[in-house]
Amino acid sequence: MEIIKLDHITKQYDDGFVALKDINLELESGKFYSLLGPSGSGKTTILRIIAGFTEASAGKVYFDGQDITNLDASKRHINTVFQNYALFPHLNVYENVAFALKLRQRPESEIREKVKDALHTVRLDGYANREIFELSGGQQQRVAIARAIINEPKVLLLDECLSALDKRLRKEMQFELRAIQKKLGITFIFVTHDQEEALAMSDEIFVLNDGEIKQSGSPVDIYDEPVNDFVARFIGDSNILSGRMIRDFAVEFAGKDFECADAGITPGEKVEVVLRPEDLDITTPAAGKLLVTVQSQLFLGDHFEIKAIGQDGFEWLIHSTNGVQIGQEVGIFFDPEDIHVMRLGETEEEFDARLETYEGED
Ligand SMILES: Nc1ncnc2c1ncn2[C@@H]1O[C@H](COP(=O)(O)OP(=O)(O)OP(=O)(O)O)[C@@H](O)[C@H]1O
Repeated sequence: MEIIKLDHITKQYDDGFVALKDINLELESGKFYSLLGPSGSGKTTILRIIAGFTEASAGKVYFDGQDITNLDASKRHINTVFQNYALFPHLNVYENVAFALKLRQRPESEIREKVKDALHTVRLDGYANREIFELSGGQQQRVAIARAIINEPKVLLLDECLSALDKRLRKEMQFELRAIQKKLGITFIFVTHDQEEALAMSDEIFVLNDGEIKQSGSPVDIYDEPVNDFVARFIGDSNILSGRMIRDFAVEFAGKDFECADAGITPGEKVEVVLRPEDLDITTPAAGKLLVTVQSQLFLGDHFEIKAIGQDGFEWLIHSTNGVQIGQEVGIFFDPEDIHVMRLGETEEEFDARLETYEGED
């Protein structure tokens, strides 16, 4: 049973700008979801419509099967952790976390118990009497989460809430957030423009651009099987080449024919082919499937990032654990299943339908 459903949601702001175009989402209970997309793609607008802070222009919002489209934000079992944490600087940790329960005039003993539990969940036992300014960014973030979960919401919305943290702390908080979500067993909807973050944390990702969902799926699906070039480019570095389907399991690009794992596309149809830099191996010219000339090389700690020009002028990006010489002619090798074929302009629905037809044939 889904906990949140967005049914044909459209949002046009007062100035006429259409920020969301026919958004359909079904989110299950107890899962970690990410809304991923570049700045301005509509992520926050979706979150605000779910929270009840922004009204949709058309469409319906359901919570646990109930239509909550017109329900006041304060009556929804949904809480939000904002980007800037929105903590009260003049209140200490305890008072910040207790705030919502005090407002609801819960008995003091219940408040004490729940604050203790919430601080334990975010690993801040013993911090109750600290002032907010005495905390690090990561600790402030955890107070904000404790404050949001004290009401025992069924859904927690997190809006770019790690973006103020430095890289190391951010990684740490990614693990923490995932652990907190598992422990609470509630639905998290996490907004980010950082693809690595979304890939690391989510059960399911919705990739947004221009107010539309361009693809949804597990991190592995999204990474390995992007259905359009926006997703392929946005999720990680890619080599994207123009090509042509020859027949099932055979595709032409870079002036050669290759065996691939894709089927169900009309022979002769123009396609785009995605090859991830980490799926390419550098080898000798004789052993390679394609010949390239090395242009540049950067050492990035755990691998080299190599740029090389193919015989057709295409600039390849290759991740390799071995270094090469600038100007050297090398071969690149890849397996048939590393070739991801995308139909030009194929929509997510068309891709799914093709996949179903194909799977149905097995
Ligand atoms: N009140 C408003 N009036 C008019 N346009 C708005 C309003 N709020 C947001 N927008 C526009 O709607 C689009 C989507 O905004 P939104 O904040 O949802 O994007 P986002 O993906 O969350 O971006 P970011 O990552 O920068 O926060 C943007 O182009 C934005 O300028």
